[in-house]
Order: sequence, then C-alpha cells, then structure tokens
Amino acid sequence: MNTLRGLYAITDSQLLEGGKLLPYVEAALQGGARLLQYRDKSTDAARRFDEASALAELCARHGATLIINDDLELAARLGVGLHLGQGDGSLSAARQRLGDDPVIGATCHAQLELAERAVAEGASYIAFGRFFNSNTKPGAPAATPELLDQAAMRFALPVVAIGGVTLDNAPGLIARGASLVAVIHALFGADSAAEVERRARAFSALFT
Ligand SMILES: Cc1ncc(COP(=O)(O)OP(=O)(O)O)c(N)n1
Ligand SMILES: Cc1nc(C(=O)O)sc1CCOP(=O)(O)O
Ligand SMILES: [Mg+2]
Repeated sequence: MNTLRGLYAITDSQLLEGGKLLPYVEAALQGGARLLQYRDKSTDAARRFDEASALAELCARHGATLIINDDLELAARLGVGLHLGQGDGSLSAARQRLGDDPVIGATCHAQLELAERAVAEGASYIAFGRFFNSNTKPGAPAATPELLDQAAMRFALPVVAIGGVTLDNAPGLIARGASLVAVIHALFGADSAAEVERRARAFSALFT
C-alpha cells in the first residue's frame, strides 16, 4: 500500500472550475502528491461520479491514493478511500462497508479525544487543524502546532496537518510530527498547471 507520508492534495470546486480539475490534479500528482482528496460539496451526483472516476484513473496511473470527502456511497462505488468529518456519519460503519483496505481519514479538529475515538473506530489517519488562517475554510476551529507533538507521541497512526498550510509554514508542522500536509489554496491557487507542479514538487521535497 501507498505509505501515508508526503503531500496530500485536496481539490476545490471554485479554484478548479473552468476545466482545470484534471490538468491541475495531474500536475499535483506529477509533482509527487501521494494522496488526493476529491472535495466537492455540490449535489450533482452524475458529475461527481464522472469527476471522481477520472481522478481515480489519474491516481492509479501515478501510484497515488484517492480519497472521497464526505460521501461513503461514492467511495464504495469506486472502491477508494474516504474522509469523514465529525458530522459526516459513522466511521466504524464506513470501515465495515469499505473493508480493511481503503484509507479512511477522520477530522479531529484540535481534540486528542476525537482522535482516540477515530483510532478505535478504524481510521487510517487522523487529521488536525486548522493550524493557520485558511482561505478555503476560514471558520474551521483553530489548532496550535504544539498539538502535533502530543498527537505524534500518543498515536501510532499517520497524522495529517490541515488549514492554511503553505510552503513556508509546512516545515514546522513536519518537524512536529505531521506525516502528511493537506493543502488546497497554496497548491491549487495557481495561474498554471506548471506552477501547481512546481509547488507540489517543493512540498514533496520537504519530506525527503
Ligand atoms: C485531510 C482533511 N482534514 C480535514 C478535513 C475537513 O473535514 P470536515 O470537517 O468534514 O469538513 P469538510 O471538508 O467536509 O468541509 C478534510 N476534508 N480533509
Ligand atoms: C477542508 C478544511 N478542513 C480544515 C480543518 O481544519 O478541518 S481546514 C480546511 C481547508 C484547507 O484549505 P487551505 O489549504 O486552503 O487552507
Ligand atoms: Mg466533511
């Protein structure tokens, strides 16, 4: 299985509208992203299925792991991973439905107790945040980087850091034990696919 370490790219419907989804994601994968999350809050099930299927193909070609945000049924249909927040349904039910192999991630905000529960329910990684001001989700609950020291000491699972992560602040998160940095704006808020690839390479190099 793909090791859970490195750049975790997350899509954004606004940043990637106008035909950018596939070329920008391909650039991120070319630049070394190990995980890709399809995060689309729309209710257009047919378009979501088509887009997620295309992303699954791209991920397979690049040896990366696809994760679907929020939507257990879509993840089950495609046989890929899933990310669940605190209001997104039961993690243990998702694990039962998807089986042992797919990666399932859990949002834990800044609370180690939520991570404790996620581990018990079968999570593959635990995600903490937001660590910095986020363009994408400014209202997400705040976390401090010190939390990562405690999480890395207490849990054997990979720890994901999310929220306002940039090339400048990512090294501090990795030094404190983040196995993956999850990034939207600082990766995909770019003028060209070439720039996305350059940024992805720079994020990925932080883990070598
Ligand atoms: C890797 C990762 N971490 C946290 C989140 C946030 O999940 P959630 O709290 O369910 O919020 P939405 O993303 O669904 O708005 C995430 N998606 N990915
Ligand atoms: C989707 C999401 N979840 C967060 C959390 O803290 O749980 S922060 C966030 C947005 C991440 O995007 P950006 O890299 O643009 O800040
Ligand atoms: Mg969610």
